[in-house]
Amino acid sequence: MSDAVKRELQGRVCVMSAPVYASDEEECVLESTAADLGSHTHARRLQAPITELSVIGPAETHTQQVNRGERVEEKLQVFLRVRPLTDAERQRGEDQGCVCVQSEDTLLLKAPKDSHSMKSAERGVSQSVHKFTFTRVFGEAASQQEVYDQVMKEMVRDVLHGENRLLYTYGVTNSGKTYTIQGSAGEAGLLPRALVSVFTALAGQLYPRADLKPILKQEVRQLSDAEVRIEEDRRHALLREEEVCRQRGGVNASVSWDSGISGLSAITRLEDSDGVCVDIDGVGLGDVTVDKMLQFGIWVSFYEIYNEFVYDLLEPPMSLHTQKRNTLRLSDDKHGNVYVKDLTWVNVRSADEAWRVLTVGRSNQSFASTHLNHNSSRSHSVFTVRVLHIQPEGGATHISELCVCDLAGSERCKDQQNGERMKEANNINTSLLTLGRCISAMRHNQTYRQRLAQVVPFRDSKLTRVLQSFFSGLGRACMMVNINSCSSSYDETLHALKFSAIATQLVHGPASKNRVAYILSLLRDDSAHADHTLLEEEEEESDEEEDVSMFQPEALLKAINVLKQEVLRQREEKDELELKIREQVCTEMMEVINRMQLDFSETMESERELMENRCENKINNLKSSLKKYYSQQLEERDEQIRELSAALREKEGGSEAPIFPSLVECDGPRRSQRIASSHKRSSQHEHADMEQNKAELARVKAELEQCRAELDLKQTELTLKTLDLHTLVLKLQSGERACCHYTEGEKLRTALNTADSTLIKQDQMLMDLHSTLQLLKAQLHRKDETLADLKRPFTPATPVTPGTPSSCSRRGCGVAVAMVENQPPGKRAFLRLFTPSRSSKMRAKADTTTPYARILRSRQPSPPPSPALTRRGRF
Ligand SMILES: Nc1ncnc2c1ncn2[C@@H]1O[C@H](COP(=O)(O)OP(=O)(O)OP(=O)(O)O)[C@@H](O)[C@H]1O
Repeated sequence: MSDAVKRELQGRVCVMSAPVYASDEEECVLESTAADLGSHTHARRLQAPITELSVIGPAETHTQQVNRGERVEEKLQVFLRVRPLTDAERQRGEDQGCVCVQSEDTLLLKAPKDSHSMKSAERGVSQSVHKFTFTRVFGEAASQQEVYDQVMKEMVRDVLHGENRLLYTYGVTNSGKTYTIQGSAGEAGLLPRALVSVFTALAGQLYPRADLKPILKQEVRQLSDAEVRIEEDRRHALLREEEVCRQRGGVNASVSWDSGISGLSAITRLEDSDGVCVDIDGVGLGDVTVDKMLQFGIWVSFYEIYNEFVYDLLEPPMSLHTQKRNTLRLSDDKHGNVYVKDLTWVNVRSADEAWRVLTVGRSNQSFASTHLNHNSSRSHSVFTVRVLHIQPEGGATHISELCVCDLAGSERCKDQQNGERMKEANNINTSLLTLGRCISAMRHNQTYRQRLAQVVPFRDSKLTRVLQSFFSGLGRACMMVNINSCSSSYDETLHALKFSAIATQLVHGPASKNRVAYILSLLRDDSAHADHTLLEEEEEESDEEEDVSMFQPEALLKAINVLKQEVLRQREEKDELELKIREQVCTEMMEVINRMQLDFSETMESERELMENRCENKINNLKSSLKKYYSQQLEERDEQIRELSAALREKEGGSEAPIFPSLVECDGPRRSQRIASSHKRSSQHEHADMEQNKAELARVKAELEQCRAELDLKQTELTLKTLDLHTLVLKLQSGERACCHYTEGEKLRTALNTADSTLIKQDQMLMDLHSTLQLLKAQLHRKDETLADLKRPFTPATPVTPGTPSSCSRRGCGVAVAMVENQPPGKRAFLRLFTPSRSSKMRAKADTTTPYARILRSRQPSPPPSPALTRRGRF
């Protein structure tokens, strides 16, 4: 570990014992893996704070063999190789020390400052430093030979012992995958070295004829002479093609080695200007021993998976103009193993021939220049070496296989400007993602054996289908992860490493029958019961292809029933799984919601406290500023008062005594205090007054209550007395009526009425007479005037003296009055009729004086009416 890294780790890194994955939305593979780790990991991830370092690697590091009961399982080997930076990359400033090989099996990744990971780390959602553990880490200085020794040698040995092995490279584009597999002008890669190793180990034991050919996945077919000739022709054609291409300079033949086997040329013809040879001692397999009784036939094939289509790289294009190629189909053999149908297999007799065949295939492979790699593989290429272990004298032949798969590099689609490149990148990423899902599901099934097994989605992509058998127990896989230390591709590199870290946790399980194989075996068993001989024929015929029409209808029906039951069982399993998932999701959601609720209430509480503190601070500030303001105001006022007092004193002629001593005195109490004390005094007075008024009010209220009680008493008495009076009046009236009834009152009343009517008549007559008299008086007056006019010329005018009758302006009237006064008494009674006032007065006097009149008057409630009305009302 470098000092800088050590310091960093000591300062701020917390290493966790279990793999913990950063939550990164882009990293789908990782997310699915993290979910697969189970609830305990998930819960821990939720609770534990995110540290700045994640440790990702096999749970049991340094242990390649895992004991599970009696069974010993071997872990998947995952190697890592770091490509050195080129000069151009260094000049671009790509070297920021983000990749650091810590030890033989440990690598440290530190996020460069402009990377997405660093931004995520700064946001606190992921780590900035990641530690990965692999089976072996090869640094920049590691040579091809070193890598071969560690990775490939063992595999070649196993293949020669009859086992199946797969080596596949994985990494971002331009990370050195192809370089590792095939090598360059300077150094041969793993594949040519392996080829040399194989042929070196099998020297002298090669099967000389090509009449035994591998077919399907694990079958061998005896070829006829004609077919052998065809195979030979094909081999020669390919070698010729390579020759032609090499001469044209079109073949990417950049490797040369000294095969040194089977007495062939010391230096192969696939040489370039460097002419580097493969050291035979270096590729030698040491003490590997193969059965000396056996002979070995070597067949190779080369195909690519491009945009989810399988193309045979050893087949010439159908048309030279369009370069259109046939697409191949994938098929299952009777054991359910996937193979590429109609794939070209070429029998090779030396490593040189194998390499030349591979070189021809490379010329057909899809390469393109991308912005990262001028010669980037746009497809997954699979080169397979099949070794036929041929028993002498026609014994059963066994097949082993070495499969080397150079996967296309993962890359960002958005980096591709060209539409075709983008489509390729998309397909590459999709198939790599499916590979990741398969590995993830396998690891889940291996980790949680008691639980329901997950379906491994091998069938979701062509790549995973062809690799399926190596993960299903038919062979063993080994992974080579390639990375570069460019800071610009850090995020993609991190993603690739996280994906491969999942693979490190896989173990190789025993061979397991897959579903198709199971169904086929059912059919075969059933057919065997039905017609054993027919089956044998069918088996022979089914070498090329499984045809359902070959089976008995009863067997097919049985298989359908089995399949139905299988579907039902799986449906039940899925329902169960769904239920569990739902429950789990609900529980987790509830946990999250509860946590959110808690967080929210905590936040609210803290917010409340914060707000309270703020408000209190504000109030205090306001108080102090107000206090300050008012004290300042008071001081200013006091100052003004002092100034005014001084000015007044000066104006009054400098009198000794101050006018407002209390105000002027500086040592005396402040004006505000005085005002406050005077206010206090006045308020005391007011208070006392108020108390007094209250007492007075209470007293008045009491008196009022007493008066009210007395009044009520008096009112009661008055009511009683009124009632008594009323009773008395009633009694009096009844008494009066009784009195009138038993005396002569009735008669008197009648007489009185008669008299009254007479009187009314007489009054009427008097009125008539009175008007007649007035007329007569007027006539008399006129006659008097006429007479006076007649007399006036004969009598001189005499002055009128007051008091004399002659002095009266109305002389006629005076004469009349005198005449009336001078008349005799008998005539005066008649004249009295014209003066009713005196007679009515007298009558009224007479009325009031009699007892009867008094009784009548007491019965009248209203004041006395006019004489005429009075008389009428009485009756
Ligand atoms: N270990 C190494 N030492 C020296 N040069 C290397 C090494 N690994 C890779 N290179 C060089 O880096 C360049 C890219 O390598 P290569 O083509 O193998 O990448 P790749 O991962 O196959 O890319 P792609 O996925 O795009 O095909 C090549 O020029 C190769 O020679």
